[in-house]
Amino acid sequence: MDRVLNGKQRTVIPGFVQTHVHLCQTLFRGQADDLELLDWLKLKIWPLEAAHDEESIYYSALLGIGELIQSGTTTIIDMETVHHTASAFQAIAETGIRALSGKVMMDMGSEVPKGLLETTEQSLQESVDLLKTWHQFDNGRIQYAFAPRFVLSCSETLLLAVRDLAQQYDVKIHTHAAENQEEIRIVERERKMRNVAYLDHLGLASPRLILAHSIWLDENERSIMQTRGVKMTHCPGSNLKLASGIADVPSMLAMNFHVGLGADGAACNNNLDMFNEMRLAALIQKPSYGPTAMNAHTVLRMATLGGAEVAGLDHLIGSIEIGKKADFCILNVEDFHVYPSVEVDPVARIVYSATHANVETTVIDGRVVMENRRLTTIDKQMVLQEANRAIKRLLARLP
Ligand SMILES: Nc1nc2[nH]cnc2c(=O)[nH]1
Repeated sequence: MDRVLNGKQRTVIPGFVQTHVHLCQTLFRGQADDLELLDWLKLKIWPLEAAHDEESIYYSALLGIGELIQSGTTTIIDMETVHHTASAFQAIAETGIRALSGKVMMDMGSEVPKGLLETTEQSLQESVDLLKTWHQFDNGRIQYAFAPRFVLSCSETLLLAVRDLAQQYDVKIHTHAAENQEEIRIVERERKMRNVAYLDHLGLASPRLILAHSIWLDENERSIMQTRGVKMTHCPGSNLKLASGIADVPSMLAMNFHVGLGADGAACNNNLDMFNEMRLAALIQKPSYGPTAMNAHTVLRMATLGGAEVAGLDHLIGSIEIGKKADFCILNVEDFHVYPSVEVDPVARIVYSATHANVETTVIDGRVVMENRRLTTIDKQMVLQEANRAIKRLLARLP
């Protein structure tokens, strides 16, 4: 049945598309602050991921999706951990969020805890099993994406198989690359090539490849990404918090890259709020490129249609148009922090002044998932309570 939502004195925008999120890490919010990437992974994130169980993954996902819907995100490209990914898909299915997701793949790494290390065969088999169950679920709202974690945790055999399987099933490959200087030094030492050059050497660089972070690229790697049509996800909040660096997004946009925005995980951000990411994406480039670089219109496009292009869904989402899916948010911008409203660019108002608190109603695939700030598919009090119980259990399991 058709529904009419009242948009009087409201601003309607396309739902945000976050192109890099880890729902499995939402429970780790506040457990891994003030570390650089490799220490953050080895000391905190991998042991916590190894401690996860089916139920904790489910509540981690619900906690993350609740925050995402409340702050206007309607689509995510998500990377789970090694085990229990079906629980995350279950949460995605129940809550109504649009998602490309996949289990993380890790078949090597001397410092990876035993519970996370898998054989190449297990990693591929489990990924394909999940793909067969979840890809195109609910009329395509859910899609599978292969998720080799990063070169340091993936054998060449695994990466080559992922290349072929992604082609066979026509799905995306979502991975981290060139995020941290120590990471790229180790990749170069072990694989004799720079990070993105190596992925290209293996034949992975293509329009189906989505690279999160891509901070430390040389000219050759940028040119590889441009000529192969590789997609990029900018994660300004995470890149600053992990002290990874600042991606040269203005140059990438000038080279016509498809660039999306993502909060990454709550363990390194520590929020999943696209308003934070938009504001940071704009502000961090200005000291180097001047005040007009990354203006509000460029950033809002990146947060919506740009993300849809990265996900390969720009024919369906990312803008409000006849023929596209009903994925949008209604913003109430009648508040102190966004006033006055006279002769103010409405886009600048959203990017520079608005916050998650301005999102009043969120609709995904025509389904109202939040109305007047009330979530319709998630029991908030129950999820908050279960999230605390779950992280307590995981912390008690740490070595
Ligand atoms: N930000 C981030 N970078 C990574 N590189 C490898 N794994 C991860 C992860 O979980 N988060």
